[in-house]
Amino acid sequence: MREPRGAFDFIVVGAGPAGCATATRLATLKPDASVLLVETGPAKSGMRSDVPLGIATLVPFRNARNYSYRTVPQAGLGGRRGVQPRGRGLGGSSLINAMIYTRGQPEDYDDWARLGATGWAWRDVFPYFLRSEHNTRGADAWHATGGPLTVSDLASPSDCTRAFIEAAAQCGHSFNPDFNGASQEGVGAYQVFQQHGRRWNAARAYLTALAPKNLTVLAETPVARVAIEDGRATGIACANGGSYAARAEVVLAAGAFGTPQLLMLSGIGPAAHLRELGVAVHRDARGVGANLQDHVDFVISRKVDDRGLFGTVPGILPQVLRAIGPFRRGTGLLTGNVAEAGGFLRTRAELARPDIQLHLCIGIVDEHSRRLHAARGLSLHTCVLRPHSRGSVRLASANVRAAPLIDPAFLSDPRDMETLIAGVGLARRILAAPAFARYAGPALYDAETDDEVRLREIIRRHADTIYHPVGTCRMGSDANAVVDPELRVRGVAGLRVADASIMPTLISGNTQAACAMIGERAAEFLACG
Ligand SMILES: Cc1cc2nc3c(=O)[nH]c(=O)nc-3n(C[C@H](O)[C@H](O)[C@H](O)COP(=O)(O)OP(=O)(O)OC[C@H]3O[C@@H](n4cnc5c(N)ncnc54)[C@H](O)[C@@H]3O)c2cc1C
Repeated sequence: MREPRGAFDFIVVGAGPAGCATATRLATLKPDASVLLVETGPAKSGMRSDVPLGIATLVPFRNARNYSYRTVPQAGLGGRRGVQPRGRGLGGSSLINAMIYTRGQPEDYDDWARLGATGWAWRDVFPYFLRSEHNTRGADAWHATGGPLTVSDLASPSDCTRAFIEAAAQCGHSFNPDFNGASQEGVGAYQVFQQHGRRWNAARAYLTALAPKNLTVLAETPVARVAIEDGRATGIACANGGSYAARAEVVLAAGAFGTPQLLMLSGIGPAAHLRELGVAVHRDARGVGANLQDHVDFVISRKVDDRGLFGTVPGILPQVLRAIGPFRRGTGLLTGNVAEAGGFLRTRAELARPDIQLHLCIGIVDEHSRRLHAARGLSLHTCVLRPHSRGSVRLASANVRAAPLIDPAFLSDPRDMETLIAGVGLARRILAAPAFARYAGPALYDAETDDEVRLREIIRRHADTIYHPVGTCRMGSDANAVVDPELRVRGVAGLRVADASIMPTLISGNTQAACAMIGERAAEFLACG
C-alpha cells in the first residue's frame, strides 16, 4: 500500500442503504471519531432517479447508476443468462429500486437466530426497523415516526390497483392495508420510500438529512481492495491509485455482489479460486461468495388498451408532459413506482405463512423492460419467497472494474419450481376474476396457458430475478460463516461486513428496509468496539 492520503478512524465502503445507515449512525454515536464513506458511483441521484416513474428508464440497461450485471448461463432457465440490475452511487440500489417498503416476516429473523445468528431474532431486530422509519401514516404498535427513511402511501394509485385488490378479494384473498403490521398475508397497495411524491433514497435519508460533521463522503472512488497487514485490516486501496488508512476498522457494505468481490480481491475467499486468479491468499474462507439466494420470479404480462396503464405508445409523451405540473405538487402519474400493488399468499393451505409474493405493475415488464412492445399493458409478477436454490459469486478477474461471475442457480432445487408453478396459478386466478374483467387482454408468450407442462417450459424461458440477491457473506456462529453475529469477518481483525450479503437466508419480502436495519445495528457494534 502506498502512503495513505488520509487516515480515518473508520472506513465504510459502499453507500447503499446499509452503508449509508452504518456510516451516519456510527458518526453520530462516536462524535469524536472520523468516518469515511467511499462509493464508486456518482454523488448526485439525477432526475430519472428522483422522479419515481423514472425507474422505467433506469432498470433495463446499464447506465451511470446501474451496473446491469448478467449472470452466468442458468441451467434452470434453459441456459439463459439472467439480468441483475444493481444501483451505483450514493444511495446504492435505492437509486433504482421500486421503493417498496416491506420488512419480511418475523419468522425470517427467528430462523436467522436458530441458524446461529445469535441476537438477530425478530424481537432483537424490530426496534431497529422502527428506529430507521418515518411513516407518514403515523406511529402505532408496528410503525414509527422520526426515523430517516420516509415511508408513504402512493400519492395516486391507479384504478388498476383498486381492481386488482377487488379481484383478489373475489378469489378469497383478504385485503391487507399494512404488509408490515400484525400479519403480512393478503393483498393490497405497497407503501413506498417516498417523500411528497419523490423517491426518498437512502443517501437522502441518512447522508443529506442527518449529515454528521465527522462523516466524510467520497463518491466516484472505486475501492480495489482492503489492505491487510499481519492479519488486520489497516485501510483501503482505491482503483484510481489513492489509499486511506483506518485506525480502528474497515466495514464492507458494497452489496451482495460487491462485498464478496472485494473480500476475494483482498485475499479472503476460497484459496484455490483466488490462486487461479493470482490473488495472494490472506485467509482461506470458503464461505465467501457462497450461499447466494435470490427471489426467482415469473411475470405474466398482458397487452391492455387502457389509458390508466403505461406503455410505449404515441400518446404517452403528452401524458407524461401533462403530469409534470401535478408531480410538482406531489401527485399524479410521475409519482408512481410502477409496481404499485401486490400480496403475500400461501400456495398450500397447510403452510404456516405466505411463501409467494405478487407485484402488480401498471406496464408491460418483458425481460426487465429490455424488450419493448408498442402497447399499453400490465404485468403480474410471482416470486418464491424462501427459495431452496443456492448459488455463488466468484471473481472473473483480479480487476475490481470487471463484473464478478454471478450464479444464482435459479430453479436448481426442484422445490422452487413447484412453489412458482403453484404461485402462478394463484396469480392467474386473480387476473381472471370478474373485478379485473376491464383489464383482459392477450398475455405475452402464452403465459396464461392451461397446459402445465407448457407453462413449466415458458417459466424456464422467461423467469428471472426480482432483484433481491443476499447471503454471499453469511452471518453465523459456525466455522464456515463469513461473519460472526457482530458482523466481524472471521480470521481478520478490524474488518466487518454490513449489507445484504450477511443475511443467512433470504427474507420473505423486499430487502431494502432489512439492509438499513443491518446498517443501524452495525453502527452500534462498531461503536462498542
Ligand atoms: C431494480 C431493483 C428493484 C428493487 N426494488 C426494491 C423495492 O422495491 N423494495 C426493496 O425493499 N428493495 C428493492 N430492491 C432491493 C434493494 O434495493 C437492495 O436489497 C438494497 O439496496 C441492498 O442494499 P445494500 O446496502 O446491501 O447494497 P446496494 O444497495 O447494492 O449498495 C452497494 C453500494 O456499494 C457500492 N460499491 C460496490 N462495490 C464497490 C467498490 N469496489 N468500491 C466502492 N463502492 C462500491 C455500489 O456502487 C453501491 O452503491 C431492488 C433492487 C433493484 C436492483
